[in-house]
Amino acid sequence: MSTAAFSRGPCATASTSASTSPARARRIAPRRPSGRARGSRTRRGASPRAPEASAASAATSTFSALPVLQLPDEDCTPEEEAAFCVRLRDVCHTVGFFYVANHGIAPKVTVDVLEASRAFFALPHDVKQGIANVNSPAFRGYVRLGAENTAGRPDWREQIEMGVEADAPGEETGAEADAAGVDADAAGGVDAYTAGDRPVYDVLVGPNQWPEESACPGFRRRVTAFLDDAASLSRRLMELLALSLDLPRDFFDDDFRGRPNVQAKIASCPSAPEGSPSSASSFGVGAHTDSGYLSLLLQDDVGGLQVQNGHGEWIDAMPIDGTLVVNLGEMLQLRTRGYYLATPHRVVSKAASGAGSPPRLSVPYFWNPRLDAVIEPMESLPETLTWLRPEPEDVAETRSHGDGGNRLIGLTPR
Ligand SMILES: O=C(O)CCC(=O)C(=O)O
Ligand SMILES: [Fe+2]
Repeated sequence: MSTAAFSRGPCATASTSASTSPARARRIAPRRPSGRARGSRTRRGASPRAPEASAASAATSTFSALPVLQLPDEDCTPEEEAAFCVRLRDVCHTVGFFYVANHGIAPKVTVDVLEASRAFFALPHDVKQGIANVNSPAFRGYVRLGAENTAGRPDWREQIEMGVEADAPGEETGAEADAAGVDADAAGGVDAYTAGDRPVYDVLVGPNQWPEESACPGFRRRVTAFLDDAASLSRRLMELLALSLDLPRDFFDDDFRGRPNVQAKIASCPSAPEGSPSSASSFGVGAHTDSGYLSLLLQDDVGGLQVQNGHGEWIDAMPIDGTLVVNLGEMLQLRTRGYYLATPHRVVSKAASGAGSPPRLSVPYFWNPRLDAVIEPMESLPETLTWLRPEPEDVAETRSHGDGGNRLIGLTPR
């Protein structure tokens, strides 16, 4: 399996995209098969999306700016929480993307993680390569510039990939091993996804790679502080998302069982050099939808993120001080029978602004179901939910991936 370069192909699968959740390459059963079976390799973290090919975006409202949602305080009244959920429902049904303010992550934590990241990317190439993700079975660590691609074009960013800090499977002992062990059959498993007596996706469990403390002082501590806070925020948002759908607060708990598949990265998008494949299309990250449940994004003040509305227009999502950007992924779109949207987005590199402009730093954080979850559409939605667009007749319509197309690279002959 190559870990050096992942590609977001021209189309992707329904199940889980190999992107944010490559391991959870289980098939999500639609009510009726769509017959749109096809697929290609997807890079971890996202599903490729041709702008005009997006069924979901065609049904999305024609927003011209992302809404800003003010999270109520933790100790808010039930009425305040309910009012927030009404707004959250509307935004997730029509846009699928928003800024969240009052998110509870202290400004110092966000400033610290960006500062630490800037220091890391300024290190000599050889030092960064010292934690190259090609040396991590769990794909953690540094990914050099241009190694990842979308639809065959290099994404013009270098990045560090991170996840939940854990021992690699087989290296735990006793109760830890019991907890990590997954019975694929009991989980409705698929033989093709087992390697020996463990499911293949177990390779994604493992330790992060960190630079030596002396090379990048405070990096691990500051990044970990942000990741911990992002996890708390994600847990709260999942509860609010459940409430917003008129479901019990803990409705999605079983999809996680306390073992979220977190995939986080710190990305640095420099200006693409003149004449490079990326500068031709001016992209830092090609158009795609995220594959999991929930994505949080911290960005510095450079900008470049764009979100596609229902008219196919690209709307700038410039950073707003004190906020994070939140969007939903395909697994949640599928789970909610297409009621909530996984909206296409991209990052445009600042090539147009000329050489010498600073690299753009961002910290995308993906909160996805446990690796052994099989994500299926809800049988039905609460009757209190109304559709502001035609309800998909076939849940498969909410899928941007074809059957089986997001399997781990190497498992499926292409
Ligand atoms: O860096 C960003 O602003 C967004 C990146 C992104 O969309 C992704 O990694 O899925
Ligand atoms: Fe994304």
